[in-house]
Amino acid sequence: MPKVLVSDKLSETAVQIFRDNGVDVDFLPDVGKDKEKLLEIIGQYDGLAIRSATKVTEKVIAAADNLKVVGRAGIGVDNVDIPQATAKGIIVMNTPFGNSITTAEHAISLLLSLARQIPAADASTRAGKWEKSKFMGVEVTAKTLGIIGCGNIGAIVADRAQGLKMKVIAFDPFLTPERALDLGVEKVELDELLARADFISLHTPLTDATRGIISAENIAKMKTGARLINCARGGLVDEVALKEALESGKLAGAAMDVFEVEPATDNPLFEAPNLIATPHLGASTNEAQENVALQVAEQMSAYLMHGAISNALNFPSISAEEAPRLMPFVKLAEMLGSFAGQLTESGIKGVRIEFEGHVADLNTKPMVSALLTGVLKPLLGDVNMVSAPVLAKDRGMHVETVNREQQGAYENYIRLTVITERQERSVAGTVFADGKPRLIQVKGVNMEAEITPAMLYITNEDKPGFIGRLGTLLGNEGVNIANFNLGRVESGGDAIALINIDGELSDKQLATIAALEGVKQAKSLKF
Ligand SMILES: NC(=O)C1=CN([C@@H]2O[C@H](COP(=O)(O)OP(=O)(O)OC[C@H]3O[C@@H](n4cnc5c(N)ncnc54)[C@H](O)[C@@H]3O)[C@@H](O)[C@H]2O)C=CC1
Ligand SMILES: O=C(O)CCC(=O)C(=O)O
Repeated sequence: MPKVLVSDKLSETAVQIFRDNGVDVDFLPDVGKDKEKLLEIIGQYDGLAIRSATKVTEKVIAAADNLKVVGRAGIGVDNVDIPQATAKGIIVMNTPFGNSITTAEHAISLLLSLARQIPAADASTRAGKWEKSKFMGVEVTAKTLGIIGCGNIGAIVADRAQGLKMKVIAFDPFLTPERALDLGVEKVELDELLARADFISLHTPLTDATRGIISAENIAKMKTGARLINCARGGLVDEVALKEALESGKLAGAAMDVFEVEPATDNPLFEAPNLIATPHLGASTNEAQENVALQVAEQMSAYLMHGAISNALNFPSISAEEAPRLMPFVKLAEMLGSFAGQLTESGIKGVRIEFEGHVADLNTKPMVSALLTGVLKPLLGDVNMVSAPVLAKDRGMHVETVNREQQGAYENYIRLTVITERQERSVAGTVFADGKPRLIQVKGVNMEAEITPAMLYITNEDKPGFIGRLGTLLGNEGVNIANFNLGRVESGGDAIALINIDGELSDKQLATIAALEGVKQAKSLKF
């Protein structure tokens, strides 16, 4: 039974869902904050369910010997080292919509709180002062809201702000003009947004491109008296520059839900005037927490129990229905890749993958990942289905896929062509009704071979007596033949022998076979 650790404060709904799905679960919501304890116990778990307190660092991943999936009950995954997880074959998934409305509502709450200085007015009134003239506010009607990052949350903020009769402008390089039109927002460049907005609300992920987007330089470009809201990530704002802008009056106010270092207990911003601070409350409503807990537990269980993948940041989706149908083809793809990878001795420039027949109708992305895993493993060793596409891209390998739905001689087949500096070599396979993958073509030569853990691949001259000599030699070497598969282009030309053997060949045995008269190439293959 797979075992999951919940290391942050998730709704206990998640625990029940894991159990209902047959997944064992330890609910230890304080472990995420205890780095040493997490390192000590993470090796026991197949899954890790987190919010933002747990930092899934390179060290944690290195210690996570059994980990298959990290599930973020929320949106931002900047607390997970995704490249390291990917390299180790760990799926990282999030719940991209479960807390969007709640977070957008928090941004709007902060916007109105800033406009009317509600937290400060509340504290003053309860302190017995009646400072009516001190808390003169601003109307938001007809004011301009600048949204930086107009994705799920930004779009909801835009909608709610329009309900408040604000004019909404947005900076988001990935926002299409059609979507902007749909949302009723004006798409502008960053400098224009900074210059025009009365309120600015941040809704981008934290990436290299967005880190420090609210810098001293960009604050200088804002309207004097503008107000800033950050319900996205602390790293987006230069906190020292913001403090100075609040002190100088350049900005009339700022509301921060998120901070560069969290938990933020003594942030310098706390001394700045006109600052509203909340402790990363954006997603903190019962509704949002139920949504994300339920979703993350369902998604992680579906992966651990059935291989179904949804909302993964480092792997294509596979639904629970298609997972069993895909598996034999994923297996075939990995074997074809491995077969070709073991036979390739020079640098691979690219691969062409042809899917023909029924298989072309299926979700072929996981097959591509499996195939690349097979190709790269003999060359790189530490490769898995999650990391293979990234490694192929990093190495400048061109990956071309062709899907043809019409059937040929086989109901379905996959053909892989490996393109190197010197040549193109192809290998094709199919899955028969028994669910077992078979090789059906090697370098244009037709044959029908099962793929077993140990195989001997031989190219030879098609001459009488060769098979007898080879059989005798293998017998003399004590190598038991489980199956002998032969194919040739034409009589007397080049031939291929693919021999399923029991046990592996030693280097000495392989050298003896390679020296046999008529052998052009001999390779020991392992699957
Ligand atoms: N305070 C809180 O509790 C919460 C905070 N968040 C944060 O909010 C962020 C946004 O969430 P969603 O809207 O769901 O994400 P999303 O992915 O739907 O939207 C992000 C938008 O930012 C845009 N973007 C990316 N790079 C950009 C750049 N350099 N400049 C301008 N725009 C850029 C993207 O095109 C996208 O439209 C999350 O990444 C997360 O960090 C999310 C939930 C709760
Ligand atoms: O889990 C939380 O409270 C924070 C949510 C968040 O920041 C996110 O979903 O990106």
